[in-house]
Amino acid sequence: MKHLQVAVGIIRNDKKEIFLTQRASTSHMANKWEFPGGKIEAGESALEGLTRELMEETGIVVTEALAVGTANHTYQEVSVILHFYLVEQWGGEPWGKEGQPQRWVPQTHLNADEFPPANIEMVERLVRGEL
Ligand SMILES: Nc1nc2c([nH]c(=O)n2[C@@H]2O[C@H](COP(=O)(O)OP(=O)(O)OP(=O)(O)O)[C@@H](O)[C@H]2O)c(=O)[nH]1
Ligand SMILES: [Mg+2]
Repeated sequence: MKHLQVAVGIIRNDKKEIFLTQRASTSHMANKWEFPGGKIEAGESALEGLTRELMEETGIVVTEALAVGTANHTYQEVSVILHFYLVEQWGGEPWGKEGQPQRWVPQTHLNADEFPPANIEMVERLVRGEL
């Protein structure tokens, strides 16, 4: 069983919309919608991993990020610890830089069923307006 530490960015604009991307049809959790992010590499802090992944996947430069919690989940093939960051300050404009479909969704309209199971609790917190 592989254990992954994953940094994910909840990118939120001033209209309280959140930037989502869709996972590739060939990837783990294929076609699910996600918060952009990825595996934290050896020697990197979670925040450094977040900053690198958001540049790679969305083209933004993170200038401020607030740690808002973690989630542990064991899938059949891999176990993950997600490190969630709320990102409200950045440079540039996020886009699906790796060719992923993207959309902005009002925070209160997020649908937990569209996300990997590890995200359910965080999505519900966002929908309830706790963040
Ligand atoms: N990015 C991201 N990954 C998530 C989320 N929820 C969740 O369970 N994961 C899981 O976290 C794991 C690692 O994320 P990832 O696939 O984005 O990692 P990565 O960008 O480094 O992938 P790569 O190997 O293609 O470079 C995957 O098993 C993925 O299914 C989420 O909201 N965002
Ligand atoms: Mg990724």
